[in-house]
This record gives sequence, structure tokens and C-alpha cells, in this order.
Amino acid sequence: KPVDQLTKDEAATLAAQLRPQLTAWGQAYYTSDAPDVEDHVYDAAYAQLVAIEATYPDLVTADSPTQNVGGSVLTGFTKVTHDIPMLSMGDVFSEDELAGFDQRIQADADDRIAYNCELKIDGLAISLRYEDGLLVQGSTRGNGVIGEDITQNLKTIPSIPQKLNRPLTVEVRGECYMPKDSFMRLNERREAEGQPVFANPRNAAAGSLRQLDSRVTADRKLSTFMYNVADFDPIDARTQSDMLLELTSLGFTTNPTNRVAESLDDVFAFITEYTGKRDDLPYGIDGIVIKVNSLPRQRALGATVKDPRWEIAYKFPPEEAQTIVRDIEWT
Ligand SMILES: NC(=O)c1cnc(OC2CCCC2)nc1N
Repeated sequence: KPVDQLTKDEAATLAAQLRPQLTAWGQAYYTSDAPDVEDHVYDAAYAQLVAIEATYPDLVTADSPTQNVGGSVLTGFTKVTHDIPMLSMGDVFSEDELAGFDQRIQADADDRIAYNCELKIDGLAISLRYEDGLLVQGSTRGNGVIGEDITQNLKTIPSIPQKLNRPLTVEVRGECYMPKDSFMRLNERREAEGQPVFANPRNAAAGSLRQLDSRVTADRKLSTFMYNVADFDPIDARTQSDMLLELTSLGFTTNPTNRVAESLDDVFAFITEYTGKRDDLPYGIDGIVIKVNSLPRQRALGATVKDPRWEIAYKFPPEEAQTIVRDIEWT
């Protein structure tokens, strides 16, 4: 029925059905190849929700799909202070150095300490703050303590839930990245429009997030893998691997390849496997992150002023170098 023939109660009931339906359809459209419904079905339902919200503005909710298509043009980015700093990671570049890290970790432990191995997504770190389950702020890492408020831009990314599956107040951190095929298509378009192309997906993601006009961000097909929380309290996980399962159950997208490694050889096997798979992944990675899996043990190991002691990033040799070498050989 047209909206103007609905009572306010009927409109409220219909809006309450349309919001989750449109959110689910939107995520399916962006995250899986096969959309759930034809575009015209989505568009008609979306138009109905827009009409209801225009007729009854007090029916607009923060998690409504109409609130995340961008449209706010900022004049600049306000600063955000990370009460719990977003730490960076120490790097190692060889298995020998990794063995050194392992010795330091295992030194003061009487039992074997297991690791959680994760692909190091080549994007940029973001922090998402939720209050009672609703997204209230999103920001860049910045220098680890002061970042930029990019809430309006992050709200346009389908893999970022506007509303959690539980009404938690929590701050979640992860990586925002541009999939390789979105990157290729973006550069093709920019080349066709005579605009400078982006050097790599990481720069493209950074440039897309630092847009003052969030409609530009909305058009860039960004995605996320979340991997950490600022304070563990609201999450009852005892290991990093369980933490990732918790984040998934809350509605976040986490990277599916992470694996618990009981021994250093298991870590090396994971590194070998994903060094071989790197070029076939739909997103860029620049290494492997090895984390002590036990969260209490992480807390016990603590952090230096900049990096946690309980994790290390094993970095691949820079890809550009190999590409140049490959071109020279080819020519
Ligand atoms: N780029 C990544 O994929 C990535 C980055 N960082 C972390 O861990 C944080 C947790 C505390 C300091 C670093 N994990 C990752 N997987």
C-alpha cells in the first residue's frame, strides 16, 4: 500500500520489517556474488522505507539502511583519541628471526605456548566503537593515539554492522581494505577519466576512507576483517581464536584463514602455505601475524611503548620489487 494510506503504527511495523530485510539483502549483494533479490525488488523496498522515514521522521533509527549510503560532506575530519592506543607490530623478515621471537615467548613458560596465525591484511587499521550494540563512532588508527573520525564513511561499508547481534558496548579494531578486483576496476575507471591511478589497494583504501564526501567512499567497494577489541571485558573469550569467533557471532567479518599453531613448525607451515597462495587471494596481504593465542598470557606479556610483546609480523619481501624484476625478465 502507498505510505500515505498507512497508519503510523502500520508504517512503524512495516519499517521494522524492512530495515533488517534491506540490511541482509545489502550485505548479500556486496559480500557474496549472488544477490538474494533482483535490484528492482531491493529498490522498491528501499524506496518504501525512505517514504516511511520521510513521512514519520521519528521512525528513523541509527541502524536503518537509509543512514549508511553516505551523503554527508564534511569540511574536515575531527580528531579522535584512542583511550586504549592502537599498537603497531614488530616485524621480522626471516624464519631465524621468528625463531628468536618464539624463544623469547617460550622462555618463561613451563608449558608450550600456542600461537594464532593470521594473514596480515594490507589495508589500514580502523577502530569501531559501539554503545548498546549501535555503531557510534569509527576512526582511523592515526599515530596510534590520535586518529581521525571517519564514522560517516565507515557507515557506508556493508561488512561493518550498524547494529551488533548483542547490545554490547565495545570497541573493535580491524583492517579496512579494498579487494583486488575492486582496485583493478577503480583504476580502470580512473584511467578512463584521465585521473591518477592508485599505486596499490592499500593506498586506494586509504584514499577512499579519507574522503570528505561519504558518497565517494560508498562507491569504492571497501571491506573489512576485524581482529581485536580494545578492552577484552565485554567479550568472554580466552583465546585469540575464540575472540575471532565471538566477533563473527556479533556480526563482524573476520578472516576465515586464521589457524592455531601448537609448534613453531606449524607456524612455518602456515607461512609456506600462504606465501604460495598469496597471489590467488582476493585481497592484498603483506605478511603473516603470529599472536600468542592465550589472552591472559598476552596480558601477562604486555606491550612495549609501541608494540605488544605477544605478537610479531612476519613480513614478505615487498611485492613491487618482484614485479619490476619480472617485467625486466619479460622484456
Ligand atoms: N593487518 C592485519 O591483518 C592485522 C593487524 N594487526 C593485528 O593485530 C593488532 C592487535 C594489536 C596490535 C596489532 N592483527 C592483524 N591481523
